[in-house]
Amino acid sequence: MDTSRGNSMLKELLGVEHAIIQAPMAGGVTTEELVGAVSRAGGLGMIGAGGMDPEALRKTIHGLKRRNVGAFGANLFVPWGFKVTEENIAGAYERLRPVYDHFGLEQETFIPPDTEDVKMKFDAQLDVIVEEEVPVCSFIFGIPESRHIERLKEAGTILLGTATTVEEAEAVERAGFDAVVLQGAEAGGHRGTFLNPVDDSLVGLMSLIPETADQLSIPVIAAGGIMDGRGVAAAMILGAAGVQLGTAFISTEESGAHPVHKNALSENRHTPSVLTKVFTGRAARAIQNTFIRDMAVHTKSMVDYPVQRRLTQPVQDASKAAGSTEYAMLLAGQGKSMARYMSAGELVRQLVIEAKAFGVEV
Ligand SMILES: Cc1cc2nc3c(=O)[nH]c(=O)nc-3n(C[C@H](O)[C@H](O)[C@H](O)COP(=O)(O)O)c2cc1C
Repeated sequence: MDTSRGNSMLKELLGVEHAIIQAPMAGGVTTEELVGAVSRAGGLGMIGAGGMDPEALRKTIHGLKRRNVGAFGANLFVPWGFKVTEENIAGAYERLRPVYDHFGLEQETFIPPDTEDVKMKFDAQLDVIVEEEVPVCSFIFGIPESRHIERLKEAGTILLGTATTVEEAEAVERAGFDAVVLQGAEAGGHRGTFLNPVDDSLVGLMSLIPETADQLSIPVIAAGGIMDGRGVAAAMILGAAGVQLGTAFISTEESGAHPVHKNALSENRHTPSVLTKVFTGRAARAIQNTFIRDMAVHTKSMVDYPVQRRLTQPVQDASKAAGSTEYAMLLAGQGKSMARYMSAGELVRQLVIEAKAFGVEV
């Protein structure tokens, strides 16, 4: 599909002036203020609802409706299978003991959650999306069951999938989605990979966009390393119908990211962002630090997501509270050092103007 036709089609689908999507970022980054500011500026603000409890999600949606921000969306995590036992947790705690001791933290006892808990939460989140008539819903970590897709379509929700390879993008299209977010290897945060091994999914946007756009008839949205109008224009020239930016919005005024996270983006310019499983048990791109380096030897014995996340959370919080980047999960894409510190609405407006300088309408 040619870029300008794809762009018009996507804008119409999403009900926005510009096909600029603020990536959903779970863990409190995508506040109501951030989502509202992006949508009001003509982009699409997305609630990172994956980890949210359903009533908190409903409250955020009500807040956005009250603010009358226009189109917005929410993002959910497709349930995945995992098994974690109390023994696994004990082993993981043993490996984490030196860092817990370093921060003077106590290790708590708890019953590990299982796949059923994750499924029940997902169902309850979906109920909220349908009941509240959220205009756009995106998914990461796979494709929901067809009954869920049908239910959302009946409710008139626009559906976005996430893919990291051409094969995954084709599966998203076959499942009936309206558009697909292509997550390049550059992307910050967790890999959305669900069909291929993560190592095989590390394709840069330079080739992933055109090779996918050539195969699909639904619009493709490029995500990964896009920080300014140069990146927006390049993605659109390669065949993207729109863009989704995460890291670029972390440093905005309205983002809920901790100041340690915001500052780390541009402070340590020569520190790379790397793929690691040590924080959550699932591969994610984050800024390199002591915790990633020290825990790397345990990667193979890491407990599954989301339990590893729960086990490392107190360490991450303590690191941030101490003003240190060294034990915190600082999710960020490869373009992090180009982060700008401004309001989210201003960032959307800048991206539009900068892309236009290359003759590209977004
Ligand atoms: C802090 C952070 C949290 C993220 N959380 C989510 C999430 O909850 N759901 C999701 O679909 N993608 C999430 N992502 C990935 C983004 O959707 C997107 O693929 C990525 O940000 C694009 O790369 P960039 O960060 O270089 O712009 C997250 C990314 C970051 C940086």
